[in-house]
Amino acid sequence: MPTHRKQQEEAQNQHRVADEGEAVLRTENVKVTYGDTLALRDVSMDVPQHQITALIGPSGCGKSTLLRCFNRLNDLIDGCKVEGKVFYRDKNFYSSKIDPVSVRRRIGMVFQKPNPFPKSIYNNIAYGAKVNGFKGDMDELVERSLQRAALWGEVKDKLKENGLSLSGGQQQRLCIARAIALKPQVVLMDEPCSSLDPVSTERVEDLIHELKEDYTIIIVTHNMHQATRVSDFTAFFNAEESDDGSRFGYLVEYDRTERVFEDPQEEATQKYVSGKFG
Ligand SMILES: Nc1ncnc2c1ncn2[C@@H]1O[C@H](COP(=O)(O)OP(=O)(O)OP(=O)(O)O)[C@@H](O)[C@H]1O
Repeated sequence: MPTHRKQQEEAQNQHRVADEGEAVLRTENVKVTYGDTLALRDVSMDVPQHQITALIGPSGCGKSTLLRCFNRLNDLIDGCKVEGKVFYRDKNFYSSKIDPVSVRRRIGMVFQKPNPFPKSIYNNIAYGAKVNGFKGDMDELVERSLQRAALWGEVKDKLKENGLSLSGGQQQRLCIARAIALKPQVVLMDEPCSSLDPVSTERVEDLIHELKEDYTIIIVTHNMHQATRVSDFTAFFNAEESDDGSRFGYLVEYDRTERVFEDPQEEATQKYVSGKFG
């Protein structure tokens, strides 16, 4: 076996699981292909409850692909096949008995570009709640969700205005409010600050910290400073060339964030976090 392949396999076995906290999500040998092309190989990791886990690594190493495995969003991509197991608590939610829509209700998602509905601020929250059968006090739900997303003070007097009239940072907090209104267990965030200015980024990062009391958060980020600022655990992925010349991602190291950044166990991690590649 070539040395790099052996090192890669050893790394997968030694560093794949963070060893603290109860796991709310767990992957076992997850492999993802798009058509005939392997995108991600053998990912086994536990995601601890009420912690923030960052997924980092160079472009194309499969961070967003893995994130989409956590709420079965890959099901919606033609030709995408997920093998292995993804457990939510003790249920393999890739089992044929599980309804992907119910998975997405428990696992909320916030995307790179804020994508509010072209509806009023109020209805951005109320619409999803209604569709999901919410029967309680809607005004209270809207207020509570906006408060939780640290946006209420800025929008309480203009709830009838279109969500798209807000600034980018406010729109992203509106999308977070919309995601948490459905009371998910986990919130997935795919580079949620990449289109925001530094002030809005700071507000969203503060919000992510506050939300961890109630939610488990997984965040994909290109920004290593952001990973160190917001996350408790960090999973570093790398990309490798396969025999046919295409590139696939794999998990190199997964540990407490301080350890990954200050005392990485793998050479590839050390090079990446010190900015030598990626
Ligand atoms: N919808 C898709 N169809 C086909 N291939 C895809 C699709 N989405 C991703 N891929 C491929 O899967 C691999 C992993 O991509 P992915 O976007 O998950 O990586 P990433 O680490 O999130 O990258 P980036 O940091 O650039 O966003 C890449 O080779 C990419 O080209």
